[in-house]
Amino acid sequence: MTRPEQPTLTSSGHSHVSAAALHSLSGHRRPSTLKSQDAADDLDRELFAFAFAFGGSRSWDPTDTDDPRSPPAHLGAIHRRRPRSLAALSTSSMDSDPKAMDQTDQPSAIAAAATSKAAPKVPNSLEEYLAPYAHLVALQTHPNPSRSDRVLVAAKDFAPGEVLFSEPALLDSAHGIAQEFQPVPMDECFIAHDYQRMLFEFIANQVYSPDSPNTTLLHLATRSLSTDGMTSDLAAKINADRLADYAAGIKVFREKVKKRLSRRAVKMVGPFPTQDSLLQLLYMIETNVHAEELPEAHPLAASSRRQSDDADDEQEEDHCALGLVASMPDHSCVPNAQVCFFPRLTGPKRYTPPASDDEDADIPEHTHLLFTALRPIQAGEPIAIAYQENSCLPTHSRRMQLVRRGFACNCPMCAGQVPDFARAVACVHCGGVGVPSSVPVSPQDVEVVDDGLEDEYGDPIVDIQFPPVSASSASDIHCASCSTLLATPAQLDLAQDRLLTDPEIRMQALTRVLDVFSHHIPSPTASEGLCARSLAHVITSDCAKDPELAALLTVDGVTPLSAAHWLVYDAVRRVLYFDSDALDRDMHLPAVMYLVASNYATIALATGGAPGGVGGDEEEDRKWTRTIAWNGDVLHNLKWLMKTARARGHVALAQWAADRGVEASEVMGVAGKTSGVEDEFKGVFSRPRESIVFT
Ligand SMILES: C[S@@+](CC[C@H](N)C(=O)[O-])C[C@H]1O[C@@H](n2cnc3c(N)ncnc32)[C@H](O)[C@@H]1O
Repeated sequence: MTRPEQPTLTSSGHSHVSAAALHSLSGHRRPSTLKSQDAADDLDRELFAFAFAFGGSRSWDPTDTDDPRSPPAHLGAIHRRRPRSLAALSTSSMDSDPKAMDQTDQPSAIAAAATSKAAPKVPNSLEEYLAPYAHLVALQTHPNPSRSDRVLVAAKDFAPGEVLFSEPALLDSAHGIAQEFQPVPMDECFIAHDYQRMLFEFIANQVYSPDSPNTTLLHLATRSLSTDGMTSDLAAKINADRLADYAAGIKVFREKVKKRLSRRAVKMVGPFPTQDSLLQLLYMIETNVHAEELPEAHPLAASSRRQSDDADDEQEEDHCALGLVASMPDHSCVPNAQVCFFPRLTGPKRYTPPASDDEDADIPEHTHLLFTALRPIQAGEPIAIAYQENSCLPTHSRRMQLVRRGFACNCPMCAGQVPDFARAVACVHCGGVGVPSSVPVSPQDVEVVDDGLEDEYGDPIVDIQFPPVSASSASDIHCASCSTLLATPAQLDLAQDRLLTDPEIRMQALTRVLDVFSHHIPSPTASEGLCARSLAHVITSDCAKDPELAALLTVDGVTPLSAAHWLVYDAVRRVLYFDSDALDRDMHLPAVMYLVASNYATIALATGGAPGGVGGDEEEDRKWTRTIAWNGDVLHNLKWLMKTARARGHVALAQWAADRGVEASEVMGVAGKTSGVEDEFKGVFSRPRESIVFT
């Protein structure tokens, strides 16, 4: 769950979280309606049947396939919290060994069954846990001397689309036991429901199954994982109110859970976690968890929708999962990897307790966190994903979002090692661009100002400030093609600031953007001819053709591409999101295509891709499509578009989105296939097109 500031379209109105995003902000959600949930005090009978069957004093060897409590054979290696490293230690089966990952067809390798009966050795240290992954990835101290934390690097070369590694989740809000937990209402305990489920899963393991491999691994995770997204000096300053809410919330949560559990006649054989250890666990979850939106058909989505009727959407849940290796990649604004959940969470799968000890339990499938390469990665290179899809945001906004996660980003783009395309400026003379480097910001440069203002809940509103880039040694920006001086750093700061913050410009842009998309962009019938790279022209050419919009996007002769794009993107999003009838108007197709593609096309434009005309050069098109496809939000927007267009009877538009979806997920390689996204697009329309029937 991240609640990204960069909005993407969803049918639910809920900010989308790509699977690649971390969950760090989701805990801070206030219900607007307070409600009592006495009924929630009772845990389902099934939960206890489950906890008893898989924990307590009864020994259970998860690899013993004769044990009725073991996972059904078809789930194979994907079973409850037994990491792949264990499978590798206990069996020579290639299918269950991460070493086999780069030699086999990934999906089948992941899904294949492990049948070894050898007793697993439970890793007791991070080194032991990482050993089976050693030929793929390695954990090192950070090469940047200003950082005291660790970084995950590639142990070999990887090609785009190749699986880097796959790890079964240690904690998963969709595990049976977590799903069955009835969260404490947020007005009593201010901790997001999905986080509460994970905390509960940890507690259930500890108290019912203290000696199990799962519990050992969970303790290893709590010893090994960082909490600094919440506890670093910077995070503590910025998240002061959330830290206070969490401290109070964890106390209530612990008391409630303890009371609920002790009311039952099931013996707790392990110690109940202390308040401090649960608080640390919550910080650890928030710093490291991965999340995706729950599929609509999933029971948790349905229950959170029901709750959100009264609570103004504040309690919507995500599917959250936590791994150990999966917690190690850095964030980068120019990521070289992405993560997805595998297998895809489909609803409505729910744990059904076995009627007797002789029957197999129906255990929900085990989520793996599957990492794939987006670009060629060389051995020794740090593996970095985008904690949030922010690459297209102007430098200042991008940094601000990451500071809210507790760190000042020093990825290659933020540290000035590669050009910062978010500071690109359009050249009015030759149509080219100028792209400067960015200037690094250290945590000490970040000022947190408390003006005494409070939000509607009485929480302080803190203002985060960086020194402007122009105050540093940033150099002037020249056009890469004709060398014209385009802007000084101070002029660029000013222009970006105006475009991003002036409400009047926003309002004017909304009207003009509608006009531009209705008149200047090729009509829907020309959709076949539109390709990703043609959309890069939107700002530098199409928007510029409208004198009023061009004037709006230019401040004192400077057109900052990223901020201009953001203004247009935001206007389009508002029109489509709040006025779905816009889909019925002429502007719909180009506008949506712009929405889907433009930010990524802008990236490519600024990083060296030279957009040609419309279509024509297949090689060039592929390159651009690839650039665009390497982003989870694109798939998300396409899915939204496909469904909405289909519901409204726009066959061609829905088909366009479905085709782009298949294309994009193919480009994303294994991740697209294993996450099921590709099937989702393919499954909606059966070819040939003429036979499409809308229901
Ligand atoms: C999910 S953890 C990553 C693993 C962490 N490096 C460790 O040693 O456990 C997230 C933390 O790593 C650090 N981090 C990740 N990406 C970073 C970046 N681009 N710049 C600075 N710090 C980063 C921050 O401290 C952040 O809170």
